[in-house]
Amino acid sequence: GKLSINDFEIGRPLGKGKFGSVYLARTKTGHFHCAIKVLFKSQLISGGVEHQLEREIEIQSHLQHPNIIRLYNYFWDAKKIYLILEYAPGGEMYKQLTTQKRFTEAMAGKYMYEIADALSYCHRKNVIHRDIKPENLLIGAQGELKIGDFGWSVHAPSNKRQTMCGTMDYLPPEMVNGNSHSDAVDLWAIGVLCYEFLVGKPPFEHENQADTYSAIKAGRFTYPDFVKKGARDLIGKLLVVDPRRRCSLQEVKDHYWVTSMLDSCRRAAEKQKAERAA
Ligand SMILES: COc1cccc(-c2nc(Nc3cc(C)[nH]n3)cc3ccccc23)c1
Repeated sequence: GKLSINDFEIGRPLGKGKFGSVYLARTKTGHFHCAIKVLFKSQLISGGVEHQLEREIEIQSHLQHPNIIRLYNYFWDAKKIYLILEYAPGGEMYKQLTTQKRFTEAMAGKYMYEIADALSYCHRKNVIHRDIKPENLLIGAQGELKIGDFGWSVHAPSNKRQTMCGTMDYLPPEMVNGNSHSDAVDLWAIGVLCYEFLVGKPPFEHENQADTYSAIKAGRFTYPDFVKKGARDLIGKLLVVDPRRRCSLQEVKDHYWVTSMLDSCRRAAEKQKAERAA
């Protein structure tokens, strides 16, 4: 029969998003864990984002990938809309990054492989995310990256102007210039993401917006000394002003630095498993 909130036991609140809260929950039958995002219709309407939510639901409910949070189902009552989402116990990526200041090369490289795999799956379905940043990423039970929020995704190509309420550090030159954009915006964003994973702050961050904008449009940024050659090579192939010249997601997955970091993560996991078994 029709799914309703009464089919779930609501647990602790996990946190607040922009338009509502997220709760840990489980089904009454089978105790299946999930995360329920509760959105207030009134806030969506006053925020003028109800169509964006419809698009988010339409897109995320059709995506099934190990590095993308599943949207299992949704329903509503008089005042609220409930999204039944996959639960990622590791919590938010940006909290991890804030706590650790910056990630090791091995972690950053593994996360780059995972997000490139998730985005190539999205791009094959003609979905561009458009809002890749640590705040929209979660961490799964095995420490894997999960894209958690499709609030800004659209079907490519698009020239939708959006009112940025979040950071603009991840915006590519073509969006700063208001040109129409393609799935290459996600390539730029994972270049920014890789830099932020390794350095602890994004490459174009400046005191004032004007400096950030001009740095983005010029693709002007520098590396701290500790960023090594392999990572610089990958970032340098993604943070390219001309969207047509950015390397592809497949080239990210095949990049020598990513594959070597992935191998070192796998070896470390094997070693841990062997020690636990010992
Ligand atoms: C603002 O802080 C927020 C907001 C929303 C969720 C969390 C949060 N989420 C999840 N997992 C999730 C969330 C979703 C949609 N699926 N799996 C786990 C956590 C663990 C510790 C703290 C916080 C957590 C935080």
